[in-house]
Amino acid sequence: MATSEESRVSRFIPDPKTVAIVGCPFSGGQTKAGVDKGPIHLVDAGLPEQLAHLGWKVLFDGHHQFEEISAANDPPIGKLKNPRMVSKVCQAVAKQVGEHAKRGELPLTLGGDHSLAMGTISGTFEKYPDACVVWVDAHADINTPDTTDSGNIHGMPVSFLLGIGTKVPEFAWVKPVLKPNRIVYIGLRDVDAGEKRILKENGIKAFSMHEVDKYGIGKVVEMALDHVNPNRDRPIHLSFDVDALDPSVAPSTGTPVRGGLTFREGHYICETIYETGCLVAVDIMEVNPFLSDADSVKQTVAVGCSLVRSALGETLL
Ligand SMILES: NC(=[NH2+])NCCC[C@H](N)C(=O)O
Ligand SMILES: [Mn+2]
Ligand SMILES: [Mn+2]
Repeated sequence: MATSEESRVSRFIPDPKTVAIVGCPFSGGQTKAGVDKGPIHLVDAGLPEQLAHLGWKVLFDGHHQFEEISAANDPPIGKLKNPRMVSKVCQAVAKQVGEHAKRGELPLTLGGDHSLAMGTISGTFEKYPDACVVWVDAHADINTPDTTDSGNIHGMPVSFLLGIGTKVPEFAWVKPVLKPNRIVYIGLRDVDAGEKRILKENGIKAFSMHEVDKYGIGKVVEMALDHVNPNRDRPIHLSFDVDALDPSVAPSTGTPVRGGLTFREGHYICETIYETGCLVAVDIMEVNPFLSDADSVKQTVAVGCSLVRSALGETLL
């Protein structure tokens, strides 16, 4: 059925298909302890072996070391919390993701909080300036330093990547690589007033849970891809915040919001993006094993692993 071209994992990833795991034990983009332990749990649950089992060559040489970057001497800039630390960590992540991408590997970044996407997406766009982003999340993470209430930078990475809002010199390395028509959201249901304004003003396409209910996930993913990738020829960066899933599915996360994606809806998104053959990078973010009981942690980590497997080609049949 499939020609050799179609059966390739991705027209952008050469054989042997190689995934490079970038473990990012980092929590500085928000204030709850534990999200820095997410990547360790995902790896300990056997994610590298699971991906090898799917036929991937798996590169993983330990989690990112951030110890040279300290939280000391990092007072807020305006409302931004831990600004220097977040900036330095994301810059390091951008470099690593960029290097993997340039070698033709598929970087899989395990968070850690979602501020890291400032780094991962910057890295992806170094190799693929024509890429698009599918952002799966309960939140838009598009606050600017001007609109943020919390000051948590995990609620802001998209605005930095778009180059909107007051410029913060510490983040000068972040280039406005992302155009408003190259990002699409799925799963939104907790969007701040300032963020709603930004989405409107910039004409950014978003499929909230309302649209998922109305059209069904199949149609929503199709419309989302038609928007950012109409000819299915652009590289796709998938940034998946596990809080997009309903808290009954992924309870161990820092900012859960009820009314989220079902287990299958989350996996369907990943499976469909894989099927495009355009996937070049994946983030799985905001798994926090310190939140909720041991069973919930196990469940959340297992869901994180299975989302990644779906994005990297696991099928039901
Ligand atoms: N990556 C996340 N979980 N982000 C939650 C952001 C929540 C809120 N909008 C804020 O800016 O603080
Ligand atoms: Mn979120
Ligand atoms: Mn997020």
